[in-house]
Amino acid sequence: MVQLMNRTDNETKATVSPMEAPVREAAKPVVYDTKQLNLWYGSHHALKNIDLPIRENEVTAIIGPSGCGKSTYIKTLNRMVELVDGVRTSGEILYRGRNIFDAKYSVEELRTRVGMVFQKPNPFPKSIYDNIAYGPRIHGIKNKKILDEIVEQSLRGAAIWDEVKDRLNTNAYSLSGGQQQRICIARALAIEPDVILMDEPTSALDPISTLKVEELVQELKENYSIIIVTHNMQQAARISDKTAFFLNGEVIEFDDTDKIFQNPADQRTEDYISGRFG
Ligand SMILES: Nc1ncnc2c1ncn2[C@@H]1O[C@H](COP(=O)(O)OP(=O)(O)OP(=O)(O)O)[C@@H](O)[C@H]1O
Repeated sequence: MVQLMNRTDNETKATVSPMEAPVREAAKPVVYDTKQLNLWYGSHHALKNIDLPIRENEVTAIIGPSGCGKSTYIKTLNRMVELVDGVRTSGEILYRGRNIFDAKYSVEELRTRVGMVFQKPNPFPKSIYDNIAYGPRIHGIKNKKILDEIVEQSLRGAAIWDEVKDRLNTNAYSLSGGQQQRICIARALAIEPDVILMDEPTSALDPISTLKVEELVQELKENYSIIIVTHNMQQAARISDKTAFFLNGEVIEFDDTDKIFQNPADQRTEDYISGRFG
């Protein structure tokens, strides 16, 4: 990525006079820095030498054909992938400068900083209120007034408060799929995360619910860093700041989303985004 961007900078310098040079926004701080990450499921080499700096308050989209390692990558960021037997990794993932694979790094601590939203909405079979209060309660918050505030703030943050405020005690299963997914986003917000990982969060939703979640993602990046796996290239182009194109476990290209979709550097990226494979 850095190399790609530097090359673009150098080319810009060579061809554009200082008066015409575009004003570039200063790069935001890096939240997650992946360095030479490899991952094997048994003998299957699923992630290969991944280098990826993820920046604060940006939406980073991970795109690529089925089986290229997108889900594996985001499940590695919160160490969920370790739940699979026979997984082995090499390399580093620095979260806020600390290697998450260090023996001393607490997975529990990591997961309080990094929330996750899955492909299929997966609320607990509990009331809307209890879904949201679940995480804070686990972290020892018992005070009803504080829990009420967290529940309201989280539901507001996930743009669903107005739809559910009069039925907080009904079962979350009674909601539509799109509403359930926003409840799951609210549940992730309730633990006050720093980063939100989203694994195809709209693939099970209708177009209107998809639009709501996309708008929400745009709002959430003001306060959170978001990494989203998506099969939907229009979605990646609409909502992300950066895009990483994965193929066969490698990052083929990582750059500003506009650059990836308008002028990709690699022929394979161009072939994928123009629908020639995958
Ligand atoms: N639990 C597992 N055990 C063994 N191999 C796995 C496991 N999970 C994934 N893989 C393999 O690792 C590779 C990457 O899978 P992954 O699910 O990360 O891909 P993906 O890009 O997210 O795919 P999709 O878009 O279809 O969800 C695939 O070849 C897959 O078969």
